[in-house]
Amino acid sequence: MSLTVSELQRLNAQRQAEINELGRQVDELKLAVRSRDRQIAELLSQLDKYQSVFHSRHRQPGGAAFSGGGGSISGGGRKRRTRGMGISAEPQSEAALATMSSAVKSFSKTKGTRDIIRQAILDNAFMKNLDNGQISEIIDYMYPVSHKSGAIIIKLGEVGSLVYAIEDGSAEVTNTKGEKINEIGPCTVFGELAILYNCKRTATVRALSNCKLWAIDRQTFQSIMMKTGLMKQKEYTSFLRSVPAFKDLPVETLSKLADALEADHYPSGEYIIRQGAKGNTFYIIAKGAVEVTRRDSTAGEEVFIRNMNRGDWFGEKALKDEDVRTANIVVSDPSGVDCLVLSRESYKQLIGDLASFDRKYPDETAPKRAEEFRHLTLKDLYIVATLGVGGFGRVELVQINNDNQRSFALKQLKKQHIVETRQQEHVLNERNILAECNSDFVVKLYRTFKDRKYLYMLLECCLGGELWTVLRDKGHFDDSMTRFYMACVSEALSYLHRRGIVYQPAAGLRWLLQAHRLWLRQAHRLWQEDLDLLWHPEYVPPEVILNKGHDLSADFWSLGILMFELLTGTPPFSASDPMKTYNIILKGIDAVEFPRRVSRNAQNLIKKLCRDNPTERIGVGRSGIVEVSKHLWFEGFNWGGVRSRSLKPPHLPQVASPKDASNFDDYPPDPEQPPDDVSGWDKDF
Ligand SMILES: Nc1ncnc2c1ncn2[C@@H]1O[C@H](COP(=O)(O)OP(=O)(O)OP(=O)(O)O)[C@@H](O)[C@H]1O
Ligand SMILES: Nc1nc2c(ncn2[C@@H]2O[C@@H]3COP(=O)(O)O[C@H]3[C@H]2O)c(=O)[nH]1
Ligand SMILES: Nc1nc2c(ncn2[C@@H]2O[C@@H]3COP(=O)(O)O[C@H]3[C@H]2O)c(=O)[nH]1
Repeated sequence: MSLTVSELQRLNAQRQAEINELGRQVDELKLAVRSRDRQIAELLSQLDKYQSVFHSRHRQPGGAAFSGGGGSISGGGRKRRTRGMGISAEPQSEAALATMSSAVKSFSKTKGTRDIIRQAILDNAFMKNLDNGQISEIIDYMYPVSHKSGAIIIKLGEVGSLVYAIEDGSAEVTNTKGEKINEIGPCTVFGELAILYNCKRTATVRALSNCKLWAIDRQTFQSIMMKTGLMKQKEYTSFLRSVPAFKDLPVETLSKLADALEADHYPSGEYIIRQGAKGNTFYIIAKGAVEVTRRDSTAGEEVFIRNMNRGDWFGEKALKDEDVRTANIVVSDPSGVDCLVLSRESYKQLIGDLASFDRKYPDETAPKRAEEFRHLTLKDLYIVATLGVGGFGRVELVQINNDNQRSFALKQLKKQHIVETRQQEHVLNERNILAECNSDFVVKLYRTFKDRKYLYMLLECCLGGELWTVLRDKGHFDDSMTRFYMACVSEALSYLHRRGIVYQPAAGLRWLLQAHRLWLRQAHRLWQEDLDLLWHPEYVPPEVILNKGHDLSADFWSLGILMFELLTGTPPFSASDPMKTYNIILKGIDAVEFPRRVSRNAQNLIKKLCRDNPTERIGVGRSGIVEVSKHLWFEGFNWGGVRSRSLKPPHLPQVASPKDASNFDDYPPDPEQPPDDVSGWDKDF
């Protein structure tokens, strides 16, 4: 058989593409191996540390390592409290506590130095569970120490008296056999084991270069460590009793609050909260003052709003109706500010429902939204073009008379058609959800109207067109482009899920592009019966096909389908008719052959999202969508850039003006007039 030149060229090009792809896969694997190697080294060192402490405990029957509270010394979030942490059993007397304040002078340090030490502590498995107040205090009391290259800083088997943090330089750690077990550099704590667990030094530490260190002595360190439990309870309860916002709360709530609060110190000029960032914490000012500032999205300039002092609280907005911080909080006190900080969960349990903490600010968007359009009537709107035709009617691009700068989408729904398809509740739901949502990733609803024939929704307009149009033109997206859209969708889902809303996953690719970002078109609150009417067959999770009911985990299935579709151009399960599609879906994702261009990591994530068993899907756990964002496929991805909208999107739709509907198809006018419906079911719309 002979091949023509052009066939040979084609074959050649194909081979070359395969070689390139394999090369890319090799690079990816090399990277993964390197990162594993690092992980292994870290884990080995950790293991050695645990073993050292454990052995020393057995060698020293009198030693009380791991005593005190019986809690674990490992793991946990960076802010977990220290009460349970096993520290050495030196006398926990008031007298011991008292000596520390006067005994050691605090050395001034630059913010940079403080940050390095703080990070070093947070990176240390044995110390990261200290609370912020304790960490700040340890930093306060550390003093400078330097060692020349080659010097022995710590000698194995000796009694230790200092805990160190490295600001500059590096050191090697060796064991009893003189073998090197670790090398440590800047931003590391060492020498903590002998002090924390009251044992002899478990290793030798020798400077490999000139080292600039910070040290704290055993007694001061231990005194700070002991400032936990009861002392804190008493101190915090009496503080809360002294401030108006809290003094009338039931004793039980105060005591629970005191238990859940953590102290933190912020230096002058620091932004405790940044507008637009995600927030999970609530703050009470214990000492010092802050300034509230806000950037108006149009002006872009940061404007002073108010001062807040001792007893004031802030940060509730991001935990309530908003998802992100609505203002900046900047430390204005020259000597910094001390705050007591509450996590989202504790806030919800203890304060969330109290009316006295439901403050309204003049800048709030939702009321402002309603306010601005309150007097608008349908007659004030004129139609520029048609954007699309949906199940219940047309969506028009409209402008408000005399305002050429903005445009909106006006969604019209034929009332009679809603009744015929028994979607009344669904439509009312959609309205309520959209009105409640205030996220950059969900289309905003500004106003609703109704007349005898139609319901109307005045929506934020997304002139970039639909995502699937872009996909259709490009065939498929590469990893980086897909990552961007997956991140936008994940952000939207995370916003909705926190409010108990399931995105109508059926909508599949019906995501709209606004200027240069992605918006979820609409969302539906979790309701059971009628959803199956609304699914796109390709996106239906198996539990819906099998009529087993579904919940938020359905969205993770759909997210996996979306990822596959973006990467390959077609959904993983698709056939000529829905029944056939359902049959393929029930065979599961493992039966799907992935095109080669889908990388190993991408495949892995898709398979984790599309597990048959909803409870096994990545993202359904307690940490929610964060679990997805931590998957290797997203490694190094700039999530902050997506959230703050500073990341340049991979596709920038052309939109010339607020009137430009060129990213949408043309729709002929619809001459048909639906009949009137004045039965009144829509009175709340
Ligand atoms: N806010 C908007 N901005 C720009 N275009 C929009 C907007 N909302 C809808 N469209 C366009 O109009 C089309 C129809 O929208 P509509 O919401 O009626 O669709 P649908 O998917 O059938 O929803 P439903 O099931 O509620 O009828 C969309 O596919 C989209 O192209
Ligand atoms: N045992 C042990 N100590 C290590 C390791 N890496 C760093 N170190 C530090 O070396 C220090 C020696 O003194 P400590 O036992 O007080 O605390 C020890 C740790 O802080 C390691 O892999 N094993
Ligand atoms: N949006 C807004 N927030 C304010 C104002 N005054 C104080 N704040 C607090 O600033 C905080 C910023 O973070 P959050 O949005 O979580 O919660 C906000 C409020 O607690 C104000 O006038 N407007």
